[in-house]
Amino acid sequence: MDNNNLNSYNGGNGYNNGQGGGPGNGQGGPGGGGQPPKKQNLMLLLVAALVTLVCMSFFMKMLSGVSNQEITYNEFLEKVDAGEVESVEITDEQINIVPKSDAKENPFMPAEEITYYTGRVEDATLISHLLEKDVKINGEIPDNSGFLLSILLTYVLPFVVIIFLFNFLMKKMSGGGGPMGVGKSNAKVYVQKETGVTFKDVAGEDEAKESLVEVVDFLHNPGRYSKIGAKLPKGALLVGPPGTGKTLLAKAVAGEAHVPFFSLTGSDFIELYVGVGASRVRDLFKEATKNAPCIIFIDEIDAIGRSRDSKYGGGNEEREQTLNQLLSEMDGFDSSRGILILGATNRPEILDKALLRPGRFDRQIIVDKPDLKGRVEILKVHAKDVLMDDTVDFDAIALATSGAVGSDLANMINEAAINAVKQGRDYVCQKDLFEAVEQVLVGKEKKDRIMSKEERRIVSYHEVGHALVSALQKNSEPVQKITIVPRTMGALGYVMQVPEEEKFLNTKAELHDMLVGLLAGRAAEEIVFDTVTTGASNDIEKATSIARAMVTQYGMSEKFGLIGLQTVESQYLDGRAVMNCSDVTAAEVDSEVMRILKECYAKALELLGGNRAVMDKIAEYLIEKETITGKEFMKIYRREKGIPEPEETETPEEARPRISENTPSVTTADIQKTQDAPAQPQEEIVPKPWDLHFQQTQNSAPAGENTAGTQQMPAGQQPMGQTPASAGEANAAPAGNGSDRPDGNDWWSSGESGIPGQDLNFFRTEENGNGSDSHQEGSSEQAAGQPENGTDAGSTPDDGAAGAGKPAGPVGRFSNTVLPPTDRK
Ligand SMILES: Nc1ncnc2c1ncn2[C@@H]1O[C@H](COP(=O)(O)OP(=O)(O)OP(=O)(O)O)[C@@H](O)[C@H]1O
Ligand SMILES: [Zn+2]
Repeated sequence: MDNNNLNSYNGGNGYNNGQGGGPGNGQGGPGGGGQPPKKQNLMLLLVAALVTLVCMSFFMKMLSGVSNQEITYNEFLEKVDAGEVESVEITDEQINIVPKSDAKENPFMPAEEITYYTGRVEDATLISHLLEKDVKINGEIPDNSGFLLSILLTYVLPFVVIIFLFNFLMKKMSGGGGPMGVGKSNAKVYVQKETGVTFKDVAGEDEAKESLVEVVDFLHNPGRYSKIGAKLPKGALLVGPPGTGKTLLAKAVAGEAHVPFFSLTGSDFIELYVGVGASRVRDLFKEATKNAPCIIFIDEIDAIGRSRDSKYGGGNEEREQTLNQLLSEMDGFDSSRGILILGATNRPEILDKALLRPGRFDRQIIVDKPDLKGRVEILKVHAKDVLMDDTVDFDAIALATSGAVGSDLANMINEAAINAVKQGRDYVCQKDLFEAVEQVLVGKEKKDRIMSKEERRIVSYHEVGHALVSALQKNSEPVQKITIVPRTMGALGYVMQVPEEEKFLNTKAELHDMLVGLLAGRAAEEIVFDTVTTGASNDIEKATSIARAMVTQYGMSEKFGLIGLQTVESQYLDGRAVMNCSDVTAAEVDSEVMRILKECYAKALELLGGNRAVMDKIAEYLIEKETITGKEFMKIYRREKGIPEPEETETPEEARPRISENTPSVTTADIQKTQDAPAQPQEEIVPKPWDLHFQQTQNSAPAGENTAGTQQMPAGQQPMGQTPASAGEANAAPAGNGSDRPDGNDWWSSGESGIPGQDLNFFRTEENGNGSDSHQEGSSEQAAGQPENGTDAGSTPDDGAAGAGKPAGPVGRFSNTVLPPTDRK
């Protein structure tokens, strides 16, 4: 997960990695050692051929059995004269001579039999001469069978062997059939008669499932649709961030429809040879037609479906051919036979437009990150086979993991189970789950790292700075945990904040407070130690990206107004944003971002400066305990500020229903709920919601969702733009808060908190105003926002409660929300 709400004291970049962390590139280029497998295979082939030839010639020699030496005609006559010749064979061209053998010398080791031959010359007296010397003479009887055999052995056999070997190797290389194995589809390998996965195995993602249910019906009764004249959809494209269950959904469709499932990845098509991909596509469709009705699933379809436009790295001939083939096959096949093509991708924006037009992938199904309710469901699905005790509360976990996708959650459950086993327990408890969440977010505890006393003090003040500022501001999320135990992922300490509710929108005031919170760590260092350290690098990075997004994407800067200066590319992957303005404007954006950051830092300094005593107390406590809960933190905070402890009056039931109520889509009803939610509880029983929340961790979350739904409107921007600055500032005043909020209630209704009231109104207006437009923004923000929120483990719900008591109510939210680039998947 990329998102977290943690304000981590970033030891990684700072203390430890500072040195020696050179760029460190250079080595390790791709393909350092070893040859590519295909080259190796060719080499192997050559060697095999050579060995065969050598063997053959040796074999031939063995066949002939004797060594044969050439001699001159004179030598031949001399041998005859000397009586050394046993017999001769006279052929057309030559005379073969067999000498008399003296085998008696060594009966056990017969000497090698040597024969001779010589050219035949015109010599009329030869025969009589030979007869005279008693040499046996043989004439030549042409032996065709031997000749044929020798031709076979010498020329044909090696070729047969070579061709056989070649074929065998090619088959190995491509893993398919076909004349040379090249071009045969690999799909067969992946075909599954029954996937065994059903929609029940896919949690959350209700909208995606809904669209796919129709598809299943097409597969079940293709006839019904074609009878009435309806054309069946040929394909659907599943689009979404990694790990949200696209593959799982495709399998579920096949499983529900009880049809064979051909699955392969885009890159399976691409081979070394041009044209192979195309022939594989052809083959795949042929195979699928035979097996219809069936589903063809092409995962990571961007590997072949990439736009032919060179902007996205088009221009690869093989890929283009493959794509063209796919396009024409999709045009060509008869959908009434019940073949459905499902594609999955994280990068729909780079796909070729031709692929997306109706008649090919006519439907795009968005499989987005799950919302709170979705996460709870996913956790339940994966917990089915895990033994859990009564303490387990999935709502709390889901609330703390906003931004997490299905695969993250599955992983967390598994980690928790492993944790439980490690500790010798038979059941997984809530603590295991929270630990797993933290493990995924910030790594494991690094107990063996020993920090000096001074460093611990610095880290401690840094983290308390974050937490305190969030408590002093109205728009921050409650602190759940503060720790100065280093983690393996580089943090020397962090503050965890769990939102009370899932957020899909952030107001300008919230972003402002978030920035102040992020910079408060550094501010605390400066105030207390009169110097600064490298530990704030991560905070600064996050703050900068939020501030930049405010200026360039959210239209939250008065200087620039509502102009979009950045566009987000690949929103489902890293959410990278690219500036699309002139250099001059970019420079101005930089200075505006700087101005915002400076202002927020000044605010942080002011807030902490006015609460030095509180900060000292909490930091001291933290140094002693190393990890403190939000509850403990708020207790000290209230004590020091003279704020009475809120009463604990909660009915978990109240909070819980909310969760189930949540609906993903934004409706007027939702909006109203949202409005109501904050208003009701807070005014009447202010502490309730928060406390509940904290105690149970779970409850409060649901409410949030509603709000979120409502919030989706980007509209927030408008009002924010006007009020934000002032609101934020107003909030900032710590002193005011303290006094004003003796009881948590006030802040909601009071002008101080002002924001709540404003927000509601503003949401309403917004929704009315531009529901549709906002949607997009909402979603993008959401993406960003979720991650951050996700951090908190929610172990100490009380803090949240404290939030209520506090001036600003919800405490800090440092990193959460809108972090544009990194947070989004
Ligand atoms: N909605 C979900 N419900 C239940 N489990 C899920 C869900 N989403 C993901 N998972 C879990 O995560 C695993 C990975 O999901 P899957 O392979 O379907 O992701 P994907 O969206 O195809 O990712 P990629 O884009 O990286 O291919 C699944 O095997 C499943 O265990
Ligand atoms: Zn920090």
